[in-house]
Amino acid sequence: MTEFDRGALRADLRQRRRALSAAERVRAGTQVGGLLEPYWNGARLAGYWACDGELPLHALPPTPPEAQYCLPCLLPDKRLAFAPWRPGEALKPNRYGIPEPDLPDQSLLRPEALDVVLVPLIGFTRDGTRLGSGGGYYDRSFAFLNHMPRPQRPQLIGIAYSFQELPRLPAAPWDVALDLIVTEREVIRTAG
Ligand SMILES: Nc1nc2c(c(=O)[nH]1)N(C=O)[C@@H](CNc1ccc(C(=O)N[C@@H](CCC(=O)O)C(=O)O)cc1)CN2
Ligand SMILES: Nc1ncnc2c1ncn2[C@@H]1O[C@H](COP(=O)(O)OP(=O)(O)OP(=O)(O)O)[C@@H](O)[C@H]1O
Repeated sequence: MTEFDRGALRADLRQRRRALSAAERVRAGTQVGGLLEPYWNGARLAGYWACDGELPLHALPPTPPEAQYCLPCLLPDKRLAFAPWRPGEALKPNRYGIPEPDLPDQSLLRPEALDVVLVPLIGFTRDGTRLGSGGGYYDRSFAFLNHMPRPQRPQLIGIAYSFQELPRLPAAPWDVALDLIVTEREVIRTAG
């Protein structure tokens, strides 16, 4: 698949995601929250701030009292760092307009420090291949997993609407496979 095809596919899937009604999005978020229950454990758990029709995380299982909930922050080298965040704490928009915690760099966690990461998807296949936002942020940040046998910490859990499933998606050499995909309908254990 050429870069152009990937771009066109991404644009089409983004458009379809935006076309969902608010009620459909909220229902999907509620269902995904329930399905995540058995997997939402560990000391450091990362979600995302849903934008642009992404599957909302309003119904996540409660974060255990001793655990930290984190949100992704963009670093200048196009990697992600993760900021512990609680409702009410300050946020500022990043270059894409997505809210990020407003924390000094030394308070950010490295991807290696996380136990579970919810990865927002634009498209996916059942074997755990992912089409993301196109910036390569998650791939760059979790590239270390490609040198390790799976299962490995952190566990990468892709979050998507079931309509985002594709019959095939050629893996790019830099793609980092997902361990699990959760949609409003099911939990998919990937081949990886
Ligand atoms: N909620 C959320 N937070 C996230 C991500 C995400 O996908 N969702 N990211 C996941 O990496 C990182 C931000 N990366 C992003 C990369 C590109 C665009 C984006 O909107 N790009 C183009 C459209 C590109 C296209 O359609 O081909 C734009 O600016 O309009 C947004 C976020 C970190 N935080
Ligand atoms: N590990 C890496 N090292 C260097 N560049 C990378 C790496 N991973 C991805 N990239 C670059 O990032 C660009 C975008 O990659 P891709 O189209 O796979 O994004 P994506 O996986 O959809 O996005 P995201 O990871 O942000 O969700 C590619 O052109 C690629 O060159």
